[in-house]
Amino acid sequence: MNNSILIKNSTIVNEEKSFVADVLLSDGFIHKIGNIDIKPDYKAIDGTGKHLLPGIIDGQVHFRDPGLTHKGDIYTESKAAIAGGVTSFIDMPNTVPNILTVESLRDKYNIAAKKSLANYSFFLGVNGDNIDEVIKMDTSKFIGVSDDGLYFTKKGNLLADSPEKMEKLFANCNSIIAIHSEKEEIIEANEEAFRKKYGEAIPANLHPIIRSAEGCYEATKRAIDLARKHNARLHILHLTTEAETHLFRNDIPLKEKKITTEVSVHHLWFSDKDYDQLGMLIKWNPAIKTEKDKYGLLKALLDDRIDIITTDHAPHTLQEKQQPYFKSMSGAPMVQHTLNCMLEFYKQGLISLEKVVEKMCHNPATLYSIARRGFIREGYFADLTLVDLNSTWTVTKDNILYKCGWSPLEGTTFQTAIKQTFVNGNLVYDNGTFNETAKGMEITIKPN
Ligand SMILES: O=C1C[C@@H](C(=O)O)NC(=O)N1
Repeated sequence: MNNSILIKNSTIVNEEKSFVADVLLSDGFIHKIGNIDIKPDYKAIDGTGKHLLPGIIDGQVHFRDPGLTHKGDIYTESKAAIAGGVTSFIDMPNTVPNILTVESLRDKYNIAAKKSLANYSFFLGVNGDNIDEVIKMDTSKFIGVSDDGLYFTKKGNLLADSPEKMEKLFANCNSIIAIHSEKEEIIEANEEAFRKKYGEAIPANLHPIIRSAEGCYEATKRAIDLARKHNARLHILHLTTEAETHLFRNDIPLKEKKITTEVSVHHLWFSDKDYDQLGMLIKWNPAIKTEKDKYGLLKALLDDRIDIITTDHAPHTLQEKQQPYFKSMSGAPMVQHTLNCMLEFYKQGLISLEKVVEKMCHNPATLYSIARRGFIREGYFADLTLVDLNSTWTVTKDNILYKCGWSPLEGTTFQTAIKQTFVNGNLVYDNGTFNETAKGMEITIKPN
């Protein structure tokens, strides 16, 4: 058998269990899990003392390709993803051009086929201008439609500015509708009030007061009410408040949920206490909120009101970030460090390894109906990451792989390290070095 890699003796974390076994990867797939003898034509990797997880499926990234490639591009950011154990990503439509048509979506797939080291899929963008076209399409073959980062009027998001159009979308769309949920009217009123007081020099720690918890709650409640009314398939992106978590159910299996949600790791990692030190570097939309929100989100993740963890990787240059409040761009790069953050929570006793794998690997595959990925199962694609839970890793300028060259986590020492990442059976990341010969694949969706 050619192209075979045998990972010996690692602890496999998969489907609520952790157990020591060997895994044989052949021709892109997981061929066998069990007690497997080394053969001369296998490349053997000693996994003793390490943990083998399914590759992370990141349901929300902004890799900036095409059109914003001074911030990041599909090659640089997919490489950073793989060093962080992420083997598949779903990218948002707020590139230039915005991805609002099937043609632009196809162009993006073509770019990824040439440049991506990880597996990929893309949301079709939906804004106030293309709802009529979107509802005529057979979007059941798309991973989903999303308004994230798109602006339908000069200011304001689709949800806030056009409830009628939103209703039309919910009544007619046959795919997952992934919504950025903040109520723009509330934000604008807050912005005006604070502008009067501070001019342009609004301190970063007022960001969660401006993009308030109330603005999030009202928008999320409105979206859920609309989805219930029309039996639509709604996914609320990057939840940030404890109050919103109570709007979601945990009494039915994920497969049966019509309304799902996620948390992005920065909303679990940072809180409003961090604005004093990090300022605009942690300015995100929706905003990092209070300690109470942070722990409320963790609790909801553990009790299954929150279904998946995403990175919302949103790189901007340092120069674009270090501006006065209104000019400073929202978002920051996270994809290389998200698994480390979650493993750190595990080391602190806040979450089990099995739960990390459920929320970062199994559930994204289930939620987006991704075929043969997200689990360590024979016959599935060999997307895997081998981590060392007894090693340290410090985020430094030298080891940050983002094109923008910075991270809000710079200087952080994690008590775990990501050692190797396999994509479609290829060892692509190996202790700091890359094998770039094989490209990632388009993620396929399971037929209904
Ligand atoms: O929804 C978004 C978009 C993202 C970006 O920079 O594209 N940045 C954010 O902070 N939130």
